[in-house]
Amino acid sequence: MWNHLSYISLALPLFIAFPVWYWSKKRSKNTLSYPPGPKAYPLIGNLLDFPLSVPFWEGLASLSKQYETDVLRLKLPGMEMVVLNTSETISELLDQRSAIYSDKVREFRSHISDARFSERAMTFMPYGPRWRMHRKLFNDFISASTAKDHDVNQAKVVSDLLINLHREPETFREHINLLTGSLALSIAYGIRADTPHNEFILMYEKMLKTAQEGLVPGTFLVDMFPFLRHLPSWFPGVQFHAFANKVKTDLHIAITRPVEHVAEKLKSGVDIDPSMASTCLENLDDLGQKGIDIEVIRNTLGIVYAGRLCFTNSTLSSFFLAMARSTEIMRTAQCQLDSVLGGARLPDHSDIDDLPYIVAIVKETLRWAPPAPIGTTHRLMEDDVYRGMFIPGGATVIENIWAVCYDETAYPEPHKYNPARFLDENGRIDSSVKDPEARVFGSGRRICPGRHLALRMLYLTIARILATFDIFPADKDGRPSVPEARYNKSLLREPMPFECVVNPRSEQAVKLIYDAVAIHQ
Ligand code: HEM
Repeated sequence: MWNHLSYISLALPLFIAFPVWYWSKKRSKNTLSYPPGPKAYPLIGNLLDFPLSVPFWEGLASLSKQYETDVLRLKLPGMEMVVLNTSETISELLDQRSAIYSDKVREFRSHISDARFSERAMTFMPYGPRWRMHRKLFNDFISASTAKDHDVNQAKVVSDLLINLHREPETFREHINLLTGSLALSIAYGIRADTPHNEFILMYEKMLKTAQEGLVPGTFLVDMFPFLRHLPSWFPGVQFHAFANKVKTDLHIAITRPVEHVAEKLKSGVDIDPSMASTCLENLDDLGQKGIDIEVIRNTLGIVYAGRLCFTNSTLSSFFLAMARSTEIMRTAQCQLDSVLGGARLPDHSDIDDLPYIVAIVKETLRWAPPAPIGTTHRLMEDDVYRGMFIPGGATVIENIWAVCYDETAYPEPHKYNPARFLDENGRIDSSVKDPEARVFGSGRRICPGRHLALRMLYLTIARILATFDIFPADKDGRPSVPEARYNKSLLREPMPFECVVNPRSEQAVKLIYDAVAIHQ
């Protein structure tokens, strides 16, 4: 029988234990040391250690090596920064402790925070109910289980790509841009764009081009000295205000106009292709009851365009670059394609299990050229202790995806493009090799929700290009001029312009290309 004394005897230890536990935790945090890193100076912190001459992620990886740590600490004026350099640390913190590592750093790139991207673009949104609403709406249309729903759209845009490559092979990068742009527009708005001059493509491109320019670390002084944001816009070094205003206006137009376009079509009763926009607009009342308003809809559809541009484009461009640098790898892939398809048809999603070399090419391209080398920075929501190191709440947490992809213990000779590293002696995918797909799409609760769609798109596009085209280095004075693997330094990393020759493999290949287009007419 429970009486007062029993309750007191149970509660007393808790009364004593809780403060003791709390204070010991607090004290131990105070006495714990921060992760290793270069000495920070008053006012400027580690500003002088900041790697600007080499790509940012490579500089961070070298600093980590220098300080013999996979968790590196850097201090900037007003900012604590922690860099995670191995798959293990990223997994232990961003995946396993995702409840406190899922917020985003809104101030990291000042033009982005000034343009109020964090209210519109899911990627930069604070962790919380509003972000969850966007993510849920996105997942209703694009997720592991729904990615297949877009296969027909994908096959159509890939057919257009093959025709464009046949007609104007030199401008292959414009065709890639159109491929991913028109896929995004068709999924989000049911809009078919068969030219790069499509008004909606132009609108989005304009906005993203400007936003991307500001993503090169060091572009704006204010990123290093956050106090500059409070100075008037005429003050030297504060030009980012004007830049941000431009991005903000372009962003508003890009996400609003296509939704208005679909709404007008629905209202006038014209037949339109079903899309995320049409489904949402037709179910506005139901969505409204779940708190999903027109702003959430516009933002979520807009991120479909932005996500594909930033990353899938880069990977496909890197694929062309890699093929132009290695005819042998291209021929090995084509041999496998020919043995499965006999040159009689184009490869499909359903062939993927029989095409491990294509799967390996997708993995190696993502590893060799990770399009988002430091992902998008996370923000730690409360103090944390990891392997005896203290990480303060509010810290900016960087997942150095590039360092993981270039870890020579996992990937010997990491600078070499070598899809065979993912295959076993029977030519099947070797599950003992670390899969870069597990890291290049980010981590934890903020992991890329477009990854399933992106991977299906990459498999199909790469398989169909290799089945129908040869990609060779450009010819300079009668000699092959192998393109250098040169990349921009932007946080959305892509190859610098390069030339290559794109030729149809045979008459039969050309026939397959045009037959496929006829199917989608
Ligand atoms: C090769 C292709 C792609 C790569 C490498 C990639 C990579 C990434 C990375 C690294 C992040 C940040 C994750 C983190 O914070 O830890 C991300 C976020 C995101 N990606 Fe992708 N992505 C790709 C394609 C796409 C596509 C095709 C879409 C849209 C259809 C998309 C939509 C998004 C969205 C909406 C987020 C924000 C998620 C959130 O904050 O909750 N991505 N992606």
